[in-house]
Amino acid sequence: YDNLQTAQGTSLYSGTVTIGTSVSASKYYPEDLTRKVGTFTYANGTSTVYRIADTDDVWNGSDQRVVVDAHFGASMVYDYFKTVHGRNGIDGAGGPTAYAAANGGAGLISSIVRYSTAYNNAFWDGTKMTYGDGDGSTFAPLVSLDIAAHEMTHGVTQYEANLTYQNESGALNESWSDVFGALVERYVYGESTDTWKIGEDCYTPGTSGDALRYMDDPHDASNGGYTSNDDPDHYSERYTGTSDNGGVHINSGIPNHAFYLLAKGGTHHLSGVAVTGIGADDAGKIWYKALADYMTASTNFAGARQATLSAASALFGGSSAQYTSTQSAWCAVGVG
Ligand SMILES: Cc1cc(C(=O)NCC(F)(F)F)no1
Ligand SMILES: [Ca+2]
Ligand SMILES: [Zn+2]
Repeated sequence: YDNLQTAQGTSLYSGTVTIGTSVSASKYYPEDLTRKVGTFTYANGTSTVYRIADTDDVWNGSDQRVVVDAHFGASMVYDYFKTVHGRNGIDGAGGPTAYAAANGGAGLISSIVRYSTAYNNAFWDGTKMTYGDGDGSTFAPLVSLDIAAHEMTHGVTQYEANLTYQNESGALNESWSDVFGALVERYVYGESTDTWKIGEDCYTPGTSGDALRYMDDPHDASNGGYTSNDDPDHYSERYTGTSDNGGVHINSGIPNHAFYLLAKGGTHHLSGVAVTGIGADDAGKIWYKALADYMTASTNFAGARQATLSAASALFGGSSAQYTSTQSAWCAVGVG
C-alpha cells in the first residue's frame, strides 16, 4: 500500500500502450513496456483474469491499491536484478513473457492480484506472480515489496540452480527468496531493521512490529522466544519431519541467519561463533553468484556453504575478508 502515494502523485503509469497490433488512445494500463512488466487482476473471486485500466492514471480506487503495489514491486524487482546483478528479468532474457502475450497484453513478466478469496499467500507458479488479498487478519493483501521479491526470486532460482523444493535444497530455495526479498526492499527503501523482517508490511495488520519471518532472529526471541515464529537458527535445531515439504519455510532460518551474520556481523547466541560483517552489498553478490554459478537442484546446506565460498573466492579472493567471513557465518550456524 505504501506505494499508492507514488501513483497518485505522479503518472507512474502513463501514456498509451500498444495492445497487440493496435494502439489504444489515452487509456492507462499498469504495463511497462521498457521493463516488460505488467500487472493484471482476477475478477473478484473468479478465475477470470483481465487487464485493469484507468482513465486518468491516478490509481486510487479501492480495488486499484493492490495493482499499484504489485506493479511497483515487480518493477523494482526487475530494476534490482538488472542494476545490481546485470540480470535481465526473471529468466535472464527479459522474461518470461508468454503468459501476458497469450492473455491479450504485450509480452510481459506478469503479476496477477486478487487471487481466490481472502487468500493468505502469494506464489510464483513457474510463469507468473500471483497475490492473494489475505483475510484481513492474518494478512493484508500480500503485495508488500519483500514478498514480491521473495516470490519472483523463486522464478530466478527456477532458471538458475532450480533447487528441489523439499528438505535442505527446498530450505535453500526458500532462504534465497527471503534474502533477495530483503535486498530488494533495502535497495528501494534503504537498510533498516525492517530489512531483515519478511512480510512485516502485510502480516497481521492488527499487530505492529511483527513479521512472518525474522532473518536477524529466526526464533523471534523478541516475541517471547520459542513461539509460532520459532524457526531454527542453528543446524543442530533443524526440523527433520515431513510437514512443509520437509520444513522448507522452517529450516530456511538457518541459511537466513548465516546471510544476516555475513552482512551485519555478530556472535551467534548458541555457537558463540563471531562473524565480522562484510555489508549486505558484498554478501548479496556472493549469494547471487553462488545461485547462478555453483548451486544445483540437489544442493544441500553443506553444498550451499561450498558454493558461497567458491563465489566469495571468485569475487574477492580466497584470502579476502569476504571469504573468511563467509566461512565463519556458516560455522556460526553449525554448517561446515
Ligand atoms: C508456512 C508457509 C509460509 C509461506 C510463505 O512464506 N509464503 C510466501 C508469502 F509470500 F506468503 F510469505 N507459505 O507457507
Ligand atoms: Ca522486510
Ligand atoms: Zn517462498
